[in-house]
Amino acid sequence: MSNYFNTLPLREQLEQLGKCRFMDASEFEDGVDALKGKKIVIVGCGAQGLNQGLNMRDSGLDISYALRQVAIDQKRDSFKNATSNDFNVGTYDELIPTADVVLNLTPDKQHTNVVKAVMPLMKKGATLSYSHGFNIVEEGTKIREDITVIMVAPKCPGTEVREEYKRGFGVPTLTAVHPENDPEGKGWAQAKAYAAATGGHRAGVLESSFIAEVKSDLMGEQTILCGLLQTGAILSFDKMVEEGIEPGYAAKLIQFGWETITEALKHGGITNMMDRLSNPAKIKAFELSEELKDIMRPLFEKHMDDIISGHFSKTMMEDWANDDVNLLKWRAATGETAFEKTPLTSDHITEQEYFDHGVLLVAFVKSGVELAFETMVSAGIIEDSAYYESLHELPLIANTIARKKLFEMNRVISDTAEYGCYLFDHACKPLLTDFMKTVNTDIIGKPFSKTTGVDNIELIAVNDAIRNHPIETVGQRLRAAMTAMKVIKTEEVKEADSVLA
Ligand SMILES: NC(=O)C1=CN([C@@H]2O[C@H](COP(=O)(O)OP(=O)(O)OC[C@H]3O[C@@H](n4cnc5c(N)ncnc54)[C@H](OP(=O)(O)O)[C@@H]3O)[C@@H](O)[C@H]2O)C=CC1
Ligand SMILES: CC(=O)[C@](C)(O)C(=O)O
Ligand SMILES: [Mg+2]
Ligand SMILES: [Mg+2]
Repeated sequence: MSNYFNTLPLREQLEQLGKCRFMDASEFEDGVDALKGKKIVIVGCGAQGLNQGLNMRDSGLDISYALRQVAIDQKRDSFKNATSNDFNVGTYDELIPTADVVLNLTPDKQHTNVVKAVMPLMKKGATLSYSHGFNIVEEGTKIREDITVIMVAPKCPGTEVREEYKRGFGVPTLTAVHPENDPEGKGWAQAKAYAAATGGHRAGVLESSFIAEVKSDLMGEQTILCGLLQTGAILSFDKMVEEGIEPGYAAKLIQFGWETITEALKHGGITNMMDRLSNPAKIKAFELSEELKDIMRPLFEKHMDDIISGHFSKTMMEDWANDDVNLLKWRAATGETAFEKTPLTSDHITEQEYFDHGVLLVAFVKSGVELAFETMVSAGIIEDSAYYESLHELPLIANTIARKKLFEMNRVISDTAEYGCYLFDHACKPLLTDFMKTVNTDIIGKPFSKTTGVDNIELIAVNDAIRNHPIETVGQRLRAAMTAMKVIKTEEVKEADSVLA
């Protein structure tokens, strides 16, 4: 096996990286019809497996789960997830031979094993689906010629795939058909029906490619989505405590702060998030963000370069072969951070206070979203895809932190995302050492209090710069199609409700 992307000639690499067509709502008029009555078997019942399956069943499809014999015998979490939700569960031998569509929703590092075990059992002309193309693109796995290979990749953690569906919305989804495996020409119709069954069409579906999905997905998760939230959380917490802010307050400001701030981002982009600050604070957040972009740009570019060249996947696969020694070590270290271990204050922090006391968090979000977007676009990823993979997904990751800090985020995201998140975090923290020396409680922990006035000319220039960033133009267009987007009940709102009750 070898890296599939690296075997392609440059013009084909560029063509695949740039494959992205926003699908019109009218293209989903047939709903889930192309999969209705088909036997759909999901391999693995974890973050994506369980939650996609629940949505697809609610959309009227026939879902069952194939698990390893040991998982059934030992009644592992995967078995409990499936049976406690009344799904039919069986072994590969029992379920795969009659399946029309097999969804491989096991961790990426298991894909080679799983595909090796499942493929010989699949009936002629069946379909194999992925939610991340790592196995096809980075490992170069070849699938039997009669099998159709598709991808339906929700741009979001598994738990939030379910939450958004229950709210009557969905998450943006990238679909693809592997050009080497579409023998009957049915791949696109099935991918479209699958995306509709998960609710993706209510948020936005892109006709993409395995390559564009893999290279953009890895980039988003390593940098803005998970990496920077981890770095920003740890550095901001440590700084506040060092400056004498009560630790329980500092922990809460961050745990719910990311969620509250990015909820504003999701509805109205960076412009709306920045508009939540007072004018003096907005100017400050803008300046901080420009500074952060200068400092972090080389790191974002390094991640993109390593993802495109295959260096990242090669080194991660070395860790897979080494019993995940690095991943497990880094996971344990995250559990030991002071932020993770500090219990939250029971004092209520109001929604507006998360902005007013969190100017630095706003600056981290703005700088990271723009950098991730700019870096992906300059590498050949189309803007729509880069928007979903940075700005739109960020609140969905922040929701997981609001539940149980970084531990919950790292539990829910894929092992692949988690590995890349730690890589970024370890490189980013030292880069920000000097910057953090300049930070005080004015921008994190206490309200920003500039006593001098605002220069109108400067304010106009700052507002222009915020609104005219290309991500804001794309965002306005894509959000216009998200007519079913819901306001979520943030932890802050739930807490305020319980205080009143
Ligand atoms: N996590 C996320 O939110 C996202 C994930 N993805 C992609 O979705 C796919 C699934 O990831 P994710 O949901 O995180 O995975 P999880 O780690 O949550 O789930 C893995 C499931 O697969 C089973 N499993 C593990 N090893 C094997 C094996 N060798 N053979 C068969 N089953 C196995 C596990 O069950 P048991 O060990 O009990 O057998 C478990 O039910 C990946 O391709 C990932 O990149 C895409 C978008 C987001
Ligand atoms: C949640 C998601 O989309 C990720 C970050 O890509 C993943 O978990 O791999
Ligand atoms: Mg992703
Ligand atoms: Mg991923």
